[in-house]
Amino acid sequence: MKIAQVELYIVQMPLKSPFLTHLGAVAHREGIIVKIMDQDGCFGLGEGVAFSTPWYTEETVATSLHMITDILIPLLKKNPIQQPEEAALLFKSIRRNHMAKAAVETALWDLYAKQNSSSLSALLNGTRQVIASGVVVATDSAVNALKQIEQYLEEGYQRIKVKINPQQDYSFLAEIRKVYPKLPIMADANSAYTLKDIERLKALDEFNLLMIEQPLAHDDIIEHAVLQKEIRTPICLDESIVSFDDARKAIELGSCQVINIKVGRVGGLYEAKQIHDYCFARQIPVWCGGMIEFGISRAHNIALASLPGFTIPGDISASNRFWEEDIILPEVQVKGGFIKVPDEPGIGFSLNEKRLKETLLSTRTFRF
Ligand SMILES: O=C(O)CCC(=O)c1ccccc1C(=O)O
Ligand SMILES: [Mg+2]
Repeated sequence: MKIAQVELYIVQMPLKSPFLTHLGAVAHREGIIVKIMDQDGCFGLGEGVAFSTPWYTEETVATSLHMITDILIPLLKKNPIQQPEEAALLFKSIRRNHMAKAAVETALWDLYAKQNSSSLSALLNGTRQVIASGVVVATDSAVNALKQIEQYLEEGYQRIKVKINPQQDYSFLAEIRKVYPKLPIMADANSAYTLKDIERLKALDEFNLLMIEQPLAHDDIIEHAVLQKEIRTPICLDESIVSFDDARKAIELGSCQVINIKVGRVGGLYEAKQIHDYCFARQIPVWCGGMIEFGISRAHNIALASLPGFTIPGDISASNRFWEEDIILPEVQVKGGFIKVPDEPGIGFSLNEKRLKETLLSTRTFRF
């Protein structure tokens, strides 16, 4: 792929309103934009989705920068690659640090697609021209949740996800169901429960949720299998699935009936596609998760979600869900509940240089 130069842009942007979960609030988003250029000036873009602190996974912006700068870029310098798959395999010699790996690997996919005049969706064997869009309501009261849901439904979103925890579950969901008896709703617990809460969780079956996401520990697949036998609501795993092997084992154990695939969490598009292909062959539905991300990661998610196994609307919302102005052009738009999959080369979005400048904290350049 003849890499000539890698540039990193560390950016920061305020959210339109804080994103609240039982693990804390996200009010500002820091991120890493990766630009990988070849000798002809063609370039690919990726985004590091680790947060500033390790509340969702162990990675942070600082650990990602260390990994990219001191480990992954030197590996790529030493081992020239012909295809992005080779980078994914090369990075397996390094343990974990999936979001750092994905930031670089996804930029290589975009570059490779552009070098071959293919859209990223086509390169991944995507089959959809549009993808169904869902949105997350992350707030601390039913009143606020209902206000947001009303607005998002007006904007066309097809499915709503709410955040739950033992302080905000049964009566919270009952109030929402009272207003929207038929709405496709899923609930994400981000590991707020233990098996001691089994009766609490059983009680949620009456709300006919599409699924409950990650009710138990972030690293568990054993107790989720126990819980799934006790509740009717399908369990979806997010945090627990950080690799293809995790997905395979969770499905074999009966720990979940659905998987939320996040490119960053699993280390890149290669691994994400492996999980998709395995689930698709077994008719296990998957959907694409979100990371309160900027437009570059959103663009990679759109390409991934164009694969045929992504049968449930994901957490891929419009740029204006979180941002006054995104760092890509055009911005991601939801029309009639769908997002168009671009057919231009690569991710099909370009950097909004003006917005990048406004949000830039620092840059780093590496010549090959
Ligand atoms: O809309 C989004 O970007 C995703 C929202 C979301 O639920 C989330 C956001 C940040 C970290 C973890 C999660 C999650 O899916 O658990
Ligand atoms: Mg989740």
